[in-house]
Amino acid sequence: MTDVYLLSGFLGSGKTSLLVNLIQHIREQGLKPAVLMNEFGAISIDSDTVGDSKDVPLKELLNGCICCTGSEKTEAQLQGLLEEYEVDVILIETTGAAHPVEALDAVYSPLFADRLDVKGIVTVADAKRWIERHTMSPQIRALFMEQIKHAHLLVLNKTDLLTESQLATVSMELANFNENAPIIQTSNAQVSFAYIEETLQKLQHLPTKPIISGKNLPLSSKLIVLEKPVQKEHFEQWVKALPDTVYRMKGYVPVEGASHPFLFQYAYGMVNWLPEYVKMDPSLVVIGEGIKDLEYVYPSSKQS
Ligand SMILES: Nc1nc2c(ncn2[C@@H]2O[C@H](COP(=O)(O)OP(=O)(O)OP(=O)(O)O)[C@@H](O)[C@H]2O)c(=O)[nH]1
Repeated sequence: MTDVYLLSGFLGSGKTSLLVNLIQHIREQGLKPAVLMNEFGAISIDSDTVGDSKDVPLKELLNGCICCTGSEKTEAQLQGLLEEYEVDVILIETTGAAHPVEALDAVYSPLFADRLDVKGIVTVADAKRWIERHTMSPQIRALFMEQIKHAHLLVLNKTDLLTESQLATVSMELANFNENAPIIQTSNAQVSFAYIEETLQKLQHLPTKPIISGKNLPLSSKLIVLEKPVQKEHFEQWVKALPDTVYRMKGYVPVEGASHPFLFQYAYGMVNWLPEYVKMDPSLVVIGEGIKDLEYVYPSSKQS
């Protein structure tokens, strides 16, 4: 299993600074890190920046968009990393404009279920921006807050720009806003990988799929196995009736009359079916909050 850490946080909050620190620490532990990033092509991180001799495998996460094409490509990049390199830890730096759920999307692909061990979302929160969040437009502020809300661990960065009393206030407000995430105060995102590893480990309750099962974590994921073909219309009605807290669904759904399961996508209220030419195992990954008991119930069969 390859460990995966998602680095989230608003534009300019200090994600890259954190990434560079973590790469160095991971190497010092004798482990091989790789990076998936939003904004850059498949280039190696400059070894000067990383502070070591060897380059780190780096792939492009083409966009933070939840649309099918984007996440398909993300899956391909992840697969590429796993196949081309020997990797112990993958750090995914999401774009500052991405919702962390979108980034989780590709990682929770059924393709990687037995290969990736998702450790959690580390969000870098810009302390100064938090104080000034009221100056942001409502939409952008909402994104900034979402990134903080969905964190499993909060790195409260740029503390050097705050007075002590401001820092105390911000820490308290963040702790109230995301009650589950431990907070570490940093300057230049100076936090050790060991700290992050241990802290997230403590939040895990089951040996596999920590986010999926961690009862204190805001986001969870669930795998639904569809044992027999569904009626498309009935299935879509079920999808429409789901609570807003189901953010994302994706997987292979067998449909009555079709020879192979369809690739099924659901995001922000929209569904998308794509025919598959290979017979994939019928399973559906659901990401959301409070979805533990979510099940698809087939219509009761009519008596003849
Ligand atoms: N004063 C101060 N500046 C910081 C701190 N951490 C990072 N910076 C600066 O903030 C800027 C953005 O840092 P990055 O690490 O590139 O942030 P990022 O989140 O990766 O930025 P994007 O990729 O644009 O989203 C850089 O100029 C950093 O030097 C900090 O703790 N204090």
